[in-house]
Amino acid sequence: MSDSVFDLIVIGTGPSASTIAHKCRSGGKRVAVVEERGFGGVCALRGCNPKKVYTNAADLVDRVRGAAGRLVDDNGVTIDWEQLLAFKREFTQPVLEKSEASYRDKGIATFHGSASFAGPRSIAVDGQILEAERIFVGVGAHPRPLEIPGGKRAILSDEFFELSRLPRRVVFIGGGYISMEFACVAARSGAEVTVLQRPSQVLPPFDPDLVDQLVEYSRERGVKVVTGANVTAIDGVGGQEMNVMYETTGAVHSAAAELVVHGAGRIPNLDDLGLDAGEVAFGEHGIQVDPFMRSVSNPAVFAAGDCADSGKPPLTPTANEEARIIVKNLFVDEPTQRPDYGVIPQVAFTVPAIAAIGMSQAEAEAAHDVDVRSDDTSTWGSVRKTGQRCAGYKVLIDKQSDRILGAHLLGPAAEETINLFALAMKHNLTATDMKSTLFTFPTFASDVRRMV
Ligand SMILES: Cc1cc2nc3c(=O)[nH]c(=O)nc-3n(C[C@H](O)[C@H](O)[C@H](O)COP(=O)(O)OP(=O)(O)OC[C@H]3O[C@@H](n4cnc5c(N)ncnc54)[C@H](O)[C@@H]3O)c2cc1C
Ligand SMILES: NC(=O)c1ccc[n+]([C@@H]2O[C@H](COP(=O)([O-])OP(=O)(O)OC[C@H]3O[C@@H](n4cnc5c(N)ncnc54)[C@H](O)[C@@H]3O)[C@@H](O)[C@H]2O)c1
Repeated sequence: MSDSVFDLIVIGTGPSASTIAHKCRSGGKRVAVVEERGFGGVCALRGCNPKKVYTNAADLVDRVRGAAGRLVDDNGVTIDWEQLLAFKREFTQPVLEKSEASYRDKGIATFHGSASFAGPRSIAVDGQILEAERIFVGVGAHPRPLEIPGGKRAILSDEFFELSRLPRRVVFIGGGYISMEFACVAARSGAEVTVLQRPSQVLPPFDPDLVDQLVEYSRERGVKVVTGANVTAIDGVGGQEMNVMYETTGAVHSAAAELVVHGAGRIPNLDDLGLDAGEVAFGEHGIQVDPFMRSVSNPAVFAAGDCADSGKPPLTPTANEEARIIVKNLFVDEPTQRPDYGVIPQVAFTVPAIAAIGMSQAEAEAAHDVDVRSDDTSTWGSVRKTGQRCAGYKVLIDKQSDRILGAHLLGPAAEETINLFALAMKHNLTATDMKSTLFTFPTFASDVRRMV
C-alpha cells in the first residue's frame, strides 16, 4: 500500500480531530493527520487551557483582595506577568512536545503544513498529494479580519498569551468572551482597561441583569465598558501610544492605549482549504453539514468543531460531542448517529465567572408561564464567607411542568454549579427534584436548593 493512501485523512489536531484520529486508528484504520502549526490545536495551546491559567491568576488576586482584612492580610498580592507566562508554558509546552509523538506511536502518519483539497478525496500538503476514502476537517477558527484602518495594530488572542509584560493602558475591541475574560485578567494585573463593544450588551449569551452586575463590579476594578461603540480605526504606532477611534450614536471618540487587543469575533478557518476543489459546500458559518456531521455536498467529507456549520456554539464540549458521533458515522454506508448536545452550558471565565444554560428570560417568557426566581446573592453566607461581593442568579421554572427552562449564575463557583443544572435539565429533573436532593454543606451547590 502506498504511503500516500489512507482510509482517513484528518485535518487539524484540535479536540475534534484528535478524538477522531485516535479512535479510528484504534479501530484499525490507516490514518493520516495534517497540522499547519504545532500539534495540539487551539483549545490546548491557544484557547481554553492556557486561558484558564490566566483567569485563575486573576480570580486568585481578586479573592485575596476581596478577603483582605477578614480572611487574610493583603500584602499587595499581584500578578507577575513573566511568571504567569512561564507557568502557562508548563501546560502548553508538553503538548507541543508530545502530541505529535502520541499520534506516531499509535501508527498514525503525521504531516506538517497547510492542507488543502486537491479533489473530492485528496489533500495537498507540503508538495504531496494524499488520498483517502474519508476526509475529516477539524480546522477550527481564526479571528475575523479587522477591516478598519490600522486594524493590524491590534494583537490577537494568540499573541496576548505570549506577552512578557502588560502595558498600562489596554483597549479591547469587541466585548465577547475573549475580551471580557482577558479584560478581567489585565485589570487584576494593574492595567487600565477599556472594552469597546458594538452591541448594547457585553457577553451577549448571558443574562443581561447578571452581566450588568458583573460590569459594575468590573468597573470598580479598572475595566471601563463602553457598549454601542463601533470601532472604526486604530491610529498610531503599535507598541507606542495608539488611539482607538470609535463611534457611539452621533459622536466620535478615541481611547488611548499602548496595547490594543482584537476580541471582535472568530470565523471558520476555511480560506486556504480549497473547498471548491473538494466539492465541499460552505458558507460564512462554516462547512455545511447534515445532521450526521457529513458534508452536504461530498459524502466522503465530515466536519466538526469551530469550522462546521452545526448551528451550535463553537466550544470544546460541542466539538467533542460531534467527534464522538463522527467516529460512528465515518465508515458506515448510511450514517445514523446525530450529536446529542442536550442543553449546552456556557461559561465566561470572567472574575467572577458568569454561566448560563437553556433559555434566556425573554425566550422563556415568550413561550411559557414562568416562575422567575432571581436574587443578588452577594449577601448570602456562602459568598460572604469567601470575602467576595459579586454574585447573583436567575432560574426560570415552567409553572406547569416544574421543569427548569434556564439557569443563569454569577459568582464564585458559577462555572462548576452550572453543571448541576446541566445534569438536571438533560435528564428532565424538576425543580422539586433538585430541591429535594441533599448536597454537601456549606457549599455553593447547596445554594441551588434555595434557587429553585
Ligand atoms: C482564547 C480562547 C479561549 C477559549 N476558551 C474556551 C473555553 O474556556 N471553553 C470552551 O469550551 N471553548 C473555548 N474556546 C473555544 C475552543 O478553543 C474551540 O471551540 C475548540 O478548540 C474547537 O476545537 P476544534 O476541534 O474545532 O479545533 P481547534 O482546537 O480549533 O484546532 C484546529 C486546528 O486545525 C489547524 N488547522 C487549521 N487550518 C489548517 C489547515 N489548512 N491544515 C492543517 N491544519 C490546519 C489549526 O492549526 C489548529 O491546530 C476558546 C477559544 C479561544 C480562541
Ligand atoms: N469561556 C469560553 O467558553 C470561551 C472563551 C473564549 C472564546 N470562546 C469561543 O470563541 C468564540 C470567539 O470569541 P470572541 O470573544 O472572539 O467573539 P464573540 O463572538 O464572543 O464576541 C465578539 C464581540 O465583538 C463585537 N464586535 C465585532 N466587531 C466589533 C467592532 N468593530 N467594534 C466593537 N465591537 C465589535 C461583536 O458584536 C461581538 O459581540 C466565542 O463565541 C466562543 O464560542 C469561548
